[in-house]
Amino acid sequence: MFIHMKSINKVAVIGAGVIGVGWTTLLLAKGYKVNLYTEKKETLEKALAKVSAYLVNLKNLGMINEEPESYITNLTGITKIDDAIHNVDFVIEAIIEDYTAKKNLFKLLDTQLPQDIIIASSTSGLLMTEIQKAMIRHPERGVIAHPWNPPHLLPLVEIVPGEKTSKETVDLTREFMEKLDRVVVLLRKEVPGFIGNRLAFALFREAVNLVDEGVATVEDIDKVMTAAIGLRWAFMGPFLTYHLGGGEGGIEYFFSKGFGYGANEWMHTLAKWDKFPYTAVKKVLEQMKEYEFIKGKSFQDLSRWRDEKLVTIYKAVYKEKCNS
Ligand SMILES: NC(=O)C1=CN([C@@H]2O[C@H](COP(=O)(O)OP(=O)(O)OC[C@H]3O[C@@H](n4cnc5c(N)ncnc54)[C@H](O)[C@@H]3O)[C@@H](O)[C@H]2O)C=CC1
Ligand SMILES: O=C(O)[C@@H](O)C(=O)[C@H](O)[C@@H](O)CO
Repeated sequence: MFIHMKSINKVAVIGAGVIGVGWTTLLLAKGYKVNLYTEKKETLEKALAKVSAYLVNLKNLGMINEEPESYITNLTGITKIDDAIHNVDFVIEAIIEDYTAKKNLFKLLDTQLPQDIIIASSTSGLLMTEIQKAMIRHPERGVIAHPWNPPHLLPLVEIVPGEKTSKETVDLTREFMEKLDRVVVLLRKEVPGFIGNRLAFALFREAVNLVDEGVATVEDIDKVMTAAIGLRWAFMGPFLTYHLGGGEGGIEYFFSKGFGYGANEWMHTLAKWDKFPYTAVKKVLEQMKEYEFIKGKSFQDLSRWRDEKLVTIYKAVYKEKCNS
């Protein structure tokens, strides 16, 4: 039998990059013990410092009640993977987006871990069915729990089972993610890129195309997103947005006579690339150097600015989940 929700209190996070640090911060903030693993000591030290900084930020933003130090006592940084996964109740993988690396890791974890320990991948779009091919003993415990960056602030987690993932694994992973106050979407069908990234990249492909076509600069395209589309999408998805866009006639009018009907005149002009053309990417990279807002700001400055904005929006949209 698998481990039951009530007994999950220590989690191993494998990978100490952007997402491993975000998962670790979230888990600590929700009262869990965390073993954070990465092989290199210097990478680990940088990651531990980032987790501390993120917890200070969460405290300043009123997202946690206790002093950051009280959460940090539940964190252990480890550079030996056998030690990191010893006596844990759940494992989150957050290593590089590469099938070979993930399959090697899942193979190792599957041979080392007791059969009742779920292994959840953070992958942005790879398929668990493919990763499970490397799991000899218990592939049924492999699942995808795809977070959104930064995981300690954006609530969505997309759960994607592979062909061999058991219903129990899905149910327990969903329960755990809901205990972490995540907004969980369970995909009914395995598809690369899942839902969020497919939507995000369909839009991003057209954004790059508009730069390539010379229609607008990267900064102006971002303004279109933040001054209109993105504002609405913070609390309404595309279907509700266009249902309202259809006026009293709703989504039916939208498609039959409204904007959705009119768009049939020009949808064929959208980019149809299946890879980003190098010439287009080159233009984007050049224009990013001229992006006024980011000039003179470090990654830390921008991350802090992003997190403050995210918390403000989160508190407005998810008021019921916030204690301040
Ligand atoms: N960065 C993002 O916005 C998001 C990323 N993800 C996914 O999360 C996973 C991690 O992404 P990031 O944290 O951005 O990557 P990252 O490159 O920032 O961190 C990767 C971590 O894995 C470690 N690592 C690299 N190769 C390894 C190997 N062969 N074995 C074990 N550890 C290894 C690195 O030391 C580092 O700690 C990826 O699958 C990514 O697609 C998911 C959501 C958002
Ligand atoms: O956008 C996010 O936060 C995530 O959904 C991602 O997966 C990352 O954007 C990136 O890894 C997309 O490939």
